[in-house]
Amino acid sequence: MFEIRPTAYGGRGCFATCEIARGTRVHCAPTPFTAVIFRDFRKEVCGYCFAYDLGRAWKIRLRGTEIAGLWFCSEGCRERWVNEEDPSGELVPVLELIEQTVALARRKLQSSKAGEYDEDFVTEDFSFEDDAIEKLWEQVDGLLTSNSVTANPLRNPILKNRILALEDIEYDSARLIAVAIVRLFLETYTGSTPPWFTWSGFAGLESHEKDLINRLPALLESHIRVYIFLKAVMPKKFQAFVTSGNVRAVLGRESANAFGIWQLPLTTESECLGSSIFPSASYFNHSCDPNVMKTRTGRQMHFTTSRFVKKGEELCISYGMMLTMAAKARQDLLQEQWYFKCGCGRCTIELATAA
Ligand SMILES: C[S@@+](CC[C@H](N)C(=O)[O-])C[C@H]1O[C@@H](n2cnc3c(N)ncnc32)[C@H](O)[C@@H]1O
Repeated sequence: MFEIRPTAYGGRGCFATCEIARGTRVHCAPTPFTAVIFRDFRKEVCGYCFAYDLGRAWKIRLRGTEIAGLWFCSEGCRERWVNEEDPSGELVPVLELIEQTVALARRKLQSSKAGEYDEDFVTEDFSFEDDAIEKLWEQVDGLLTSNSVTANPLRNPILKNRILALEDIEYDSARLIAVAIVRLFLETYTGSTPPWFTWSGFAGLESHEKDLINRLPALLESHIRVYIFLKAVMPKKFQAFVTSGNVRAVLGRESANAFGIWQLPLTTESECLGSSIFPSASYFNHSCDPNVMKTRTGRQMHFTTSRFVKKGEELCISYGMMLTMAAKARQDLLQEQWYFKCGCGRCTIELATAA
């Protein structure tokens, strides 16, 4: 019904290969390649269907005691998660290790001043020009290869305080990356990966790493901490995939392609409960006059035309709630939150008229 090809204004986009009637479902993305429920919400958001009941904590856990950081709204959702999201059983032990380390780190933090460290990688005079970011990552890799990090990271003096200093949002990033790395491991060694879980599909997406770091330089230090944490906690068999390149790939692609997991029904008051990446749905560009509506049903994302679409017309969604704003405000918001200058037809006309 549509093909992916270059646009004149913003990378690739989805173009109708035939006339499409209003109300047609043009795409369904069955499950995220990787997703994370934000730490504040995870007891209240079902780990499978993302149901959220105004802050009520779900009671069903993966096993008798909760150590994987997952809660479910029903036994059925727990079963579906186990069967569909982790049939190999490789993911759960990784999530458990992350959670155990977080719990240990939090206990250590309470009992000492650990977690503060004197020297940042990104010093005050750090210049973000040329290949400084690449060099810095090489330096981090050098440090990690010269230290044995897998034994017990919390005993390693260079790494310990960086791990203890991780904030909630960084643990969330670590979980998002860990899931992606387990997918990559399984794709490499079993080869029987469903299409929505392939790393190659994910790696083809656009990355906004540089834009993100240029706007928020402190994130570079944060990304490095997340990498060190993962290098330290991921079991040995995954280590070959815990590379700075892969960690940066996930963080950079999340910034350009993530779909927020929003409380439903979606209103201006809805909470953002988590973040998810659906590679097959990541080629829809934004338009301030969209012809496709995205809706979430459980873990699935559906894309449905909101009006008749001509053959050859681009299929676009709206990335956020900004359609009633003036052109300048929309442009600023998209630049600020999604790091691009909107080149959609509506903005082009409205900005030209305003000039
Ligand atoms: C989810 S991706 C969409 C697919 C992307 N065009 C690609 O080639 O991978 C989002 C990125 O597409 C580009 N993009 C999407 N909508 C755009 C728009 N209205 N104007 C300019 N660039 C846009 C931006 O670079 C944005 O970060």
